[in-house]
Amino acid sequence: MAKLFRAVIMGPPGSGKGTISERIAQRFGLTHLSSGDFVRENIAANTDAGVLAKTYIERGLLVPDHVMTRLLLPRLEEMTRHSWLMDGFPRTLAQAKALNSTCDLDLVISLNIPYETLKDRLSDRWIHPASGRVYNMGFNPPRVQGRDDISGEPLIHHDDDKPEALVARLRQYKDLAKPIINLYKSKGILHTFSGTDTDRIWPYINSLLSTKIPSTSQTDTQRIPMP
Ligand SMILES: Nc1nc2c(ncn2[C@H]2C[C@H](O)[C@@H](COP(=O)(O)OP(=O)(O)OP(=O)(O)O)O2)c(=O)[nH]1
Ligand SMILES: Nc1ncnc2c1ncn2[C@@H]1O[C@H](COP(=O)(O)OP(=O)(O)O)[C@@H](O)[C@H]1O
Repeated sequence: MAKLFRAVIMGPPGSGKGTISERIAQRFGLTHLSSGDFVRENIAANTDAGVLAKTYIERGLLVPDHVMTRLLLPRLEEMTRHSWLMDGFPRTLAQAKALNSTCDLDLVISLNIPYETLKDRLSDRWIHPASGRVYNMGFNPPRVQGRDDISGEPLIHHDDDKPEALVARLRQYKDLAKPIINLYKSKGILHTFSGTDTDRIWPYINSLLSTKIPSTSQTDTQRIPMP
């Protein structure tokens, strides 16, 4: 069996983690794991961790570390046969340390995007709450305005994405991410990408991953047969 590949993607709100993760998942056949999706699944299923998590999310707070680790780490331990890319976790140094003791990460992608760009993107972000599908009126608009492409259901705009809330979210991200980034830097697995456009960052991420992910994990269609 090909060696498994484990990666984390980090970045402030709106930096394009979800968008880039989907591209990576499609191109390299990794499973895209999103901590937000795990939390939402647990809330929907009314698990103990979900009930607890909900009380924090409703107040716009991060879910405490012990709840997040209890929710996520067993799921990661089950993924013994899959290569994965985690988006949204770890968010704190304690979470990073807990993740460390569960698995060896191969690579961490950190997105470094200017504040003005984040503000513009998020003020234009629309979400389909049931699936988590994300649209941006300029970048990837829905086919029908205000409606999800697949279900046709209405899209919503998060209060969290308004500029006043964004400043606080960015400050919190910076404070919490700094020690995590330093940890991954010291392990030699951190790769930082800076820029204002996902489409311009993507080729660099694509070529980095092409050198790191064993070719057997990639889909066969990418191998061009010799004439
Ligand atoms: N105009 C523009 N919009 C972009 C670009 N890349 C992504 N977007 C859009 C898609 C979304 O509406 C919004 C934020 O992207 P994502 O939801 O992928 O970001 P991320 O997952 O980091 O945000 P989150 O942590 O969930 O708040 O920006 C870009 O290069 N240009
Ligand atoms: N690693 C984490 N640590 C703490 N809370 C988390 C974590 N991941 C997700 N959450 C909680 O779930 C919510 C939704 O997560 P996510 O989809 O990443 O959304 P957002 O981009 O709005 O932060 C977060 O606002 C937070 O309350």
